[in-house]
Amino acid sequence: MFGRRLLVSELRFLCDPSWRRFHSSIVSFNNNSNNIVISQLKYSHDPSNCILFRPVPQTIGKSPVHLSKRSSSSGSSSNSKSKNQKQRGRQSYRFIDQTRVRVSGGVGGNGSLSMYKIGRKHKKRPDGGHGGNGGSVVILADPNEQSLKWTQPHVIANAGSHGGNQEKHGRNGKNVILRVPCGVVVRRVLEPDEYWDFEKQQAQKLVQTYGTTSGDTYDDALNEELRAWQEERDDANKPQINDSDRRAGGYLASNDYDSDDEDDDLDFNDDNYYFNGNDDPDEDEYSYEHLPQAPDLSFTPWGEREKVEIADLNEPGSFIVVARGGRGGVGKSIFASRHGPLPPPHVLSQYAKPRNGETAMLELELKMIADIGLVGLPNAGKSSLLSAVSRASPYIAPYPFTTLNPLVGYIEYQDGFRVCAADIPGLIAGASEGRGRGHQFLRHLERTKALLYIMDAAAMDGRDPIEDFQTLLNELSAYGNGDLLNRKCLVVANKMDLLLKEERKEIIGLLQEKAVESGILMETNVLGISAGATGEGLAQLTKAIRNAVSQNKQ
Ligand SMILES: Nc1nc2c(ncn2[C@@H]2O[C@H](COP(=O)(O)OP(=O)(O)OP(=O)(O)O)[C@@H](O)[C@H]2O)c(=O)[nH]1
Ligand SMILES: [Mg+2]
Repeated sequence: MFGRRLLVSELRFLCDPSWRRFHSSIVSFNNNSNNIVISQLKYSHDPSNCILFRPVPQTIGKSPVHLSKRSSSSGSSSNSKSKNQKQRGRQSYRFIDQTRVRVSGGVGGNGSLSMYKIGRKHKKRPDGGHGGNGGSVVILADPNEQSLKWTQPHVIANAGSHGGNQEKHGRNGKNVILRVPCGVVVRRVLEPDEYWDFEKQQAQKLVQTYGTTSGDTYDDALNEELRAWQEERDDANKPQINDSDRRAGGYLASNDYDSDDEDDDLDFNDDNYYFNGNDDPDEDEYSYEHLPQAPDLSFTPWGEREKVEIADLNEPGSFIVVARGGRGGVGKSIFASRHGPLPPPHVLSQYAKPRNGETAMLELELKMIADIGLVGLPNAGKSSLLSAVSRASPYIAPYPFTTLNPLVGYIEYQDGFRVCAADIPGLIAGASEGRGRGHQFLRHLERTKALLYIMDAAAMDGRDPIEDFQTLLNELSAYGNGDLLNRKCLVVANKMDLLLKEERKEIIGLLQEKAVESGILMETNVLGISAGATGEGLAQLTKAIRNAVSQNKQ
């Protein structure tokens, strides 16, 4: 197209109503013919009357049409780029559809061990508040998000604050909400010593199942200790509390076992008051042989670890709590209304300790949720089509692999009906085996309801459109279980404006034959369109897209 006289059809192409598409066309044009500066472009609905640009000999002040990085080399300043254009630039926009992140809930706050001294007597009343709970990490599906973008590899929620005296409870830590696009699959990567409990829907430590004392959870050990202490206490001379004492706060008038008081009834420094966890005489003889062998806890690379799918966030607003915050420590005031003595100091301090938040390693994969996916070889005109039928503004240029990341746009109908269309980067032969990042692109087609095969009928890159169609069918059938071929589809021949009437008929006929032969579920016959130039056939195509999608929506 460049370095020679422009054909009428190409000029029409320049006069496309979409301002953004102007941009790419003009940039290419400028590259090859520096002596022409396009200063004014007018759009005419009448294709025969659309050669309305004029060269300007001199430009003063701002250059007239300079829109992209490539045109800046021919004189434009980078300041003239709008923010929107910068975002569209391939360098600045990072699309991430697969990522790993470690998440941790916040640690709880300490429980307070404060004692309130009553008057001048040696009486005290526990008044320590509880520590606040740590914040949790939540993953939320947000339709406004496009990509999985993280600022940090380890996301940690806020810690809870500590409890204080006078029963002041600590504040809970703030939750961290990670916003992700709809259609994200969350997988939990298990540690080598973990397994997934499907009943409880949480990861469990393998060592717990071996019944070893080291495998007991913190809570179990603590409860055991407290239970032992309560038994001891019940056996000892239980302090008698009369009704008036109870009304006064229960513990208030009863004995105080603070270690400062020498005349306490119970002496917790006495060994009898400590729980001896190993008091079962038969324990040494107990055999662990019937239990499975302990797992190999040596380092396993992330990629080889077991992964469990824990959520599929495909609805806007759906969320999952991936790491719960740790519980805050228990303040001493909890014992204020209890009758009888306080638990021994070591039990109290254990209670006051907060728990750590959960930690999980996650793998997130974005599978776009679009109603229809545009599939084609590079330069077929997928982005041009998306930009012509929706408000999306993909990068369009006459070289292969212009689009490197999938992009969605909404086709809006007059009655408010919307179809979400995804522009998938160009596929090449061998894509189903991962060639040209084929796996990553085909993944985004998995959830589409219908497919739109688009071929470059004008063979601008020297490829045969029928062969292109065959390549697409081969790759889609070879991907996964071949399910992609079993959904509703449309077959479209693009760039019709560059063909003569007879050529158009011939190519559409051949594509139709191929489509029927392959047995794909076509919504209508093969359609000829001109997405990037005259816009012919687009009205018919959008109707067909609606039909194909709405049939699959029930
Ligand atoms: N003449 C003509 N050119 C078109 C038409 N549609 C697209 N083009 C041109 O074809 C070239 C490639 O268009 P794109 O929309 O970027 O193609 P693509 O399929 O998105 O390409 P990749 O992103 O590389 O896979 C651009 O230069 C477009 O201007 C059309 O209907 N007629
Ligand atoms: Mg493209």
